[in-house]
Amino acid sequence: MRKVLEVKNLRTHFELVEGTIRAVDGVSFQLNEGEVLGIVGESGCGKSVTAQSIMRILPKSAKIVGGEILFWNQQGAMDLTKLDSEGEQMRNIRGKDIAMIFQEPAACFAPVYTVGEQMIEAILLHEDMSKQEARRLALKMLEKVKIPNPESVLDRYSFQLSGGMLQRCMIAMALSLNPKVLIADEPTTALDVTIQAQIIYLVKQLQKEYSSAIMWITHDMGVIAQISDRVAVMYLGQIVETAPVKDLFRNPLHPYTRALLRSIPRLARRKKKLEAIKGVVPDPYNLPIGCRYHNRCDSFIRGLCDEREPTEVEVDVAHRVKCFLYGGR
Ligand SMILES: Nc1ncnc2c1ncn2[C@@H]1O[C@H](COP(=O)(O)OP(=O)(O)OP(=O)(O)O)[C@@H](O)[C@H]1O
Repeated sequence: MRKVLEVKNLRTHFELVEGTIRAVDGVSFQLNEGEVLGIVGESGCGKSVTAQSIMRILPKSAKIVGGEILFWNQQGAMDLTKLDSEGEQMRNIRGKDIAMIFQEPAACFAPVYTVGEQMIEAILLHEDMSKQEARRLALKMLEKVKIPNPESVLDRYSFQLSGGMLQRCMIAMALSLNPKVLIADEPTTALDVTIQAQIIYLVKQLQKEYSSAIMWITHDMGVIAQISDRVAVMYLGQIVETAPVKDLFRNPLHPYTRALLRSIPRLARRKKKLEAIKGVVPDPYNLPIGCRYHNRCDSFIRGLCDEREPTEVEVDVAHRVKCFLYGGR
């Protein structure tokens, strides 16, 4: 499989008056053409900041302080961290080559223009076509995401549509330029379970047709099971385990991954109690020394996990974990 995106040792920090938050702190992963990589972890572990770093849409207080984000297009590989976030090259990539969908479609659609006007504008920003052609493309995309009466939806405002419908419009807009990479940041979290399942099914269908690579961010292991080919588990700014989805569910290795799995109702075995992950996520200004998970870990080894940081080890084909239990020295 050909790589389309590779993040190498990425570090994105917030410099605030209260101190430094190492939101993303040495993250590495790759995304191959046509695959869905699920990124999972509790709130605050750095999933969104990773996505914002790739799109180069970070808040002003955040800085990429290290690492590379390699993106492959017709011209070969380029390191996105080296581009000016507001420069022409990055503006061409954003939206066209790498598109993003969010939890809140309101972040995508302004209430003062119709959905159609905004879809057409986004298309015309990147494609050399007439307004009529752009409208036809927008209409075709709304049909693809199974919007009933797409013609009339084009002329409506975002606040006149339900959350699920608007989410479909955002997916249509993101896919209209056939991006190589689609980053989905919790796009189904605000929806009820039935609509969530429909959206996941829809994205999977469209992904087959468009063969975009997808990076799907969520805190929900149930969603991960439905959508991903491969999974990266994040904890406090780092990836602690990566594996093909089946391996991760059959044989979770990192104590944090195991705890995440024990906390989902659908996958918990019958008669076994659901568990909350013990302890609290540490203060982001004062990250623990050693393994970042040690203060919550049920396999904690005193004198090791609280003193040194484990390295990542490959335990099985494409199954990597950052934990001393598997020899990560
Ligand atoms: N604009 C910001 N200013 C200061 N700190 C921020 C900002 N955005 C994120 N952070 C911090 O960066 C860290 C990573 O946050 P991030 O939003 O990436 O987590 P997440 O895993 O996406 O969580 P969630 O699922 O809640 O969105 C957290 O400690 C968070 O408090």
